[in-house]
Amino acid sequence: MKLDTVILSGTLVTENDVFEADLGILNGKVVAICEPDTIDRGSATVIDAKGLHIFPGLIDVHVHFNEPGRDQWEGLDTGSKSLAAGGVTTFFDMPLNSNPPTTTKERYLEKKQLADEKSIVDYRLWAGLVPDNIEDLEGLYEEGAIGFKAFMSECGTDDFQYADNGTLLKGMEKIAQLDSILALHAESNEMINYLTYKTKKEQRLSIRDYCNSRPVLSELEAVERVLSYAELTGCKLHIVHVSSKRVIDSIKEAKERGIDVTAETCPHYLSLSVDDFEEIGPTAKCAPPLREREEVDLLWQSLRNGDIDIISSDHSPSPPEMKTQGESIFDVWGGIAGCQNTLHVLLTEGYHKREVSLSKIAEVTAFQPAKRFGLYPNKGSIRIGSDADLTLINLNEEFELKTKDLKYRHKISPYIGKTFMGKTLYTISKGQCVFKDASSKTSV
Ligand SMILES: NC(=O)NC(NC(N)=O)C(=O)[O-]
Ligand SMILES: [Zn+2]
Ligand SMILES: [Zn+2]
Repeated sequence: MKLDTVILSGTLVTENDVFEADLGILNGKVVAICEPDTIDRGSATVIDAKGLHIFPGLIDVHVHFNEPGRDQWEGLDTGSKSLAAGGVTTFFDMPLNSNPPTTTKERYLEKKQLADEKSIVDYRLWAGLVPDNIEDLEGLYEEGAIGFKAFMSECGTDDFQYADNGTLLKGMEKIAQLDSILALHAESNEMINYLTYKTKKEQRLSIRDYCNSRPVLSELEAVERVLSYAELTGCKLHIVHVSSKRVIDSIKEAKERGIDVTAETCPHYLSLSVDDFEEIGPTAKCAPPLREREEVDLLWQSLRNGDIDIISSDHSPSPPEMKTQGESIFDVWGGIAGCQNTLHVLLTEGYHKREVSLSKIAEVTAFQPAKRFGLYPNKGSIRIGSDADLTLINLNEEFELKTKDLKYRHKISPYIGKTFMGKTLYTISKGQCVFKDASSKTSV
C-alpha cells in the first residue's frame, strides 16, 4: 500500500487500549495499524516512535481566541500554534471575546473565514445564545455551529449579554428543536452580585475574598436551575468549567434521571488551589474561581469515577495590563491562559502522580469530546479511517515550562516555572506535521 507517512513502533493510546503498533497515514487519514516493525515503508516519510506514546490529537472544546476584534488578546494564529505545541489538533472557539461576538450567521461566516486562513489545526465554532438572537439560532446551526453557548452571569465584556431565565427557556426550546446542544457558564448572577457588593463594601478585597464571592453554591444553584429547564424543554446541555465535586455530583444525578447533560472541567481546577492563586496572583484568576486543595483531589476522584466527561482548557487570555491594572483582584481580567499545557498537566498530575490511566486521559481529551459533538469516528480515537490527528509524547521526559516556550500572543501562564513530566515531541493534524519539538533530547 502506498503511504505518505509511517510511524514505527509507537505505543498507541486509545480510550480503551494501550498497545505497540506501526501506523500508516495516507491523504490525512490513518489507513494502517499493524504489528510493530511490520509495515511496508515504501517511499513514505518515516517517524521512529519507539519508546514514545501516540495519543489521539486532543480536542479542546473550549478556547477563546478572540478573533475578530480582540486579536490583540490572542488570535487564531498564535492560539492554534500553542495548541499544536500541546498536542491539540481540534479546537472549538467560543462565541464571546471576539468582537462582535458570534451571534448571527454573518458573524459566524466571518469568523469561519478567518479560522480557515489562520488556524494550523482543525476547528469548529460555537455560536452564542444571548437575549436578542433567538431568531438567529437556526441560521447559525445550519452554517455548522457545533452548539450554542450562554452565560448565566455577566461575562466580563459588555458585548456578550448573559442569558436571563426567559432567554434560557426560549433558547433551550429552540435548540432542542434543532437537536443541537447548549453549553453553559453556570454561576448565579444574583448570588455573585450580592456577595461581590457586600464584600467590596466591607473592603474585603483579597484573593480569598474574591474566591468566596463566587462560592460553589452559586455554581450549584445555576446548574440545578438549568437542569430543571433541560428536563422541561428536552434540550441537551454541556456544563463548562465545573470547579467542584458537589456540582459534578448534581450533574451525575441529573444524568441518572435521564437528562442529556455532560460535565467539563479544566486542568487548572485539577492542579491549582486558592493557595496557589494567592502565590501566583492575577494570572490564576478565573471564574468560577480556584477552590481549596481538598477540592482538587475530589475532582480527580470524580474523573476516575467517570463523572467528568470532558477536559477543556478554557484558554481565556488578555493583554498583560488587564491582569495588572485595577484596585484589587476584583478588577483584573478573569481568565487563565493554559491551552498549550492541558496534556502536560494531566500526565504529570494524573498519570504520574495519581496513577490515572493513559486511556482515561485520552477518553476525556479526545474520545468523549468527539462523541459528544458528533466528530466521532472521524476524530477522537486512533482507528483505521480516522483523521490522522496524533501527538507523540515521551512520557518520561521532564521539562520546566519557560516563558520562551509559550506560543501565546502574551507569554502569560500560571504554569511558568512548573516542572512537567511527559513532553510533546511531534503533533500531526490531518496527516501534516504542525509541531516538532526542537529542544527535545529524543529525536523523532
Ligand atoms: N469572558 C471570558 O472569557 N470568560 C472566561 N473566563 C473565565 N473562565 O475566567 C469564561 O470562560 O467564563
Ligand atoms: Zn465561562
Ligand atoms: Zn471560557
